[in-house]
Amino acid sequence: MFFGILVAILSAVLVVYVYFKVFLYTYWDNFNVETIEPTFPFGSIFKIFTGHFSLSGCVREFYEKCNGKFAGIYFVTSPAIFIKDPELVKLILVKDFNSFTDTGLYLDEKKEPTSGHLFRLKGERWRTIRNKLTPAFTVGKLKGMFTTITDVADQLKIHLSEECDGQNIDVSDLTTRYSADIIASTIFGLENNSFKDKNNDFILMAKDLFVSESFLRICKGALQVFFPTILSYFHPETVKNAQDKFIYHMVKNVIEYREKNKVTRADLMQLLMQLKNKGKISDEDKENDLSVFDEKTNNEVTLSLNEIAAQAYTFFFAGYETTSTTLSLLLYECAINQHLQKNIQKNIDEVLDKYNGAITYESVSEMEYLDRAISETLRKYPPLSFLARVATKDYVIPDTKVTIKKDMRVLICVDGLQNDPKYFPVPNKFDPDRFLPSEVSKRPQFSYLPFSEGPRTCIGKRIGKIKIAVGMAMMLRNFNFDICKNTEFPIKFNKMSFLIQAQKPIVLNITKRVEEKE
Ligand code: HEM
Repeated sequence: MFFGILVAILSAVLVVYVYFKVFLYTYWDNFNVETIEPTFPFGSIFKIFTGHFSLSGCVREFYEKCNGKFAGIYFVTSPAIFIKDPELVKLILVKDFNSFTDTGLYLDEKKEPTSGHLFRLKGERWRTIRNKLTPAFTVGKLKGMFTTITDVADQLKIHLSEECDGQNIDVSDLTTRYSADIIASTIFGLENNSFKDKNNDFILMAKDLFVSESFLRICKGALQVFFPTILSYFHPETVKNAQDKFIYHMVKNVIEYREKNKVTRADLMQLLMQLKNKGKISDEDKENDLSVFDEKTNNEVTLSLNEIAAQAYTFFFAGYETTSTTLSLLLYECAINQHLQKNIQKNIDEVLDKYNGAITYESVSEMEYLDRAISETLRKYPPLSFLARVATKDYVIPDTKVTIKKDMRVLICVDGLQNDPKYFPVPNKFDPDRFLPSEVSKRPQFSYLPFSEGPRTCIGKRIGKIKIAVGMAMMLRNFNFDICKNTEFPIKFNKMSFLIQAQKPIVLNITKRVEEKE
């Protein structure tokens, strides 16, 4: 009996195996396209399910294995395409963007209201919301929020002076607190000080969102990219999570409080409130007009509370870990290479001496070497290591007979391109001078994509870079960072993480600079 069942199961598996091999995993062979060998039954993303890698690791493997300009892959059974060549990347992200407008991530605004944010929105709806949000990220608006950022940097400086001088400190924790406080302040208008109040609700929620990369979360992340429709069948409560609810209620409370008490503040929430009440963000020439309490003045479509919460959620999600990781990795590079640290400090000192020590939008914008060091950190360690698109119509790859069919997924490996010796010789070497204009012009533009490119490029690029630059200027102006017995060298990364993440805390020794500058 038992033997009979076993034979029946094995036969069924064999039939399915043959079916996969002969009928499903031959799609790309039919078009003579190089293929990343699929493994039964999960195709080219097998290693996610065996717990070897997150999706980021799989995409990096596609980059290493792909010999030509692109390669066919299989998401379990669905054919998809991996793009390696920077010229083809340019077509997909920019020139032929109209055929690849969507990211193809899970989206169900009814069941999960916070899923209706820019990252996931599709087609016309994405375009409308993107157009409405873009004025919130201009230089003018950023300048208006600048002191909100420097206030947090001041708190960081006080914390380092009072509690960290001469100590071995977990800088990953330090930079996540800095990043979370800026987000709390610039997006939600909350004046947290998580250097002092170490366990405030906001920092606990933020850490929980990123720290615990459980196997289930990795699978959910993979489903969001590969099989978003499967997620739609779950009951809403299984999809919604505690962070969504936390953010929704925070947004609701802040808006209600401000509207009731007629409070205005120079932050993104105030601009989002303009979208809720007026349907648009006030013009650049009325820069200081953050009020939202006058009536709707035109026929602009306003955003609902759910829509506002969704955007606030993604600003938080997209800006928190990306900036804090970049900061901690740049501090790490400074600690292992004191020459680099001295060069950045020289640049910061020279500029700040001209501005009487004041960290302003203008002074930070003049720190060119620091800017190059930040660009190099984003090259060596891109926080988002791959980009995803879905074809919105059939698209023939130029000069080939290969069609990317409507609804087919497209992947681009940022990490692979930026660490390819063809474009960045000796990629492991940290060298800010790769970003001197003369060097930049030597390589293809689309080999460097930390913020992506084209209409869907990162909307928060400016604010992200400024947060990092202000934090670095404040820290390196006043402190030295050095390796200590607890520094892991060479650094190892968490293979199960979706975003780049060091496996262990980055611990560095922090000392006040002897010739401290005010
Ligand atoms: C070092 C910091 C950051 C990095 C490296 C980064 C990187 C990226 C990348 C690679 C994308 C994907 C674009 C694509 O699919 O083509 C993206 C999109 C996005 N980022 Fe950022 N980001 C950073 C900071 C921020 C900040 C601070 C915010 C908000 C305040 C933000 C908001 C967004 C949003 C809303 C999108 C979706 C844009 C769209 O689809 O229209 N990011 N970011």
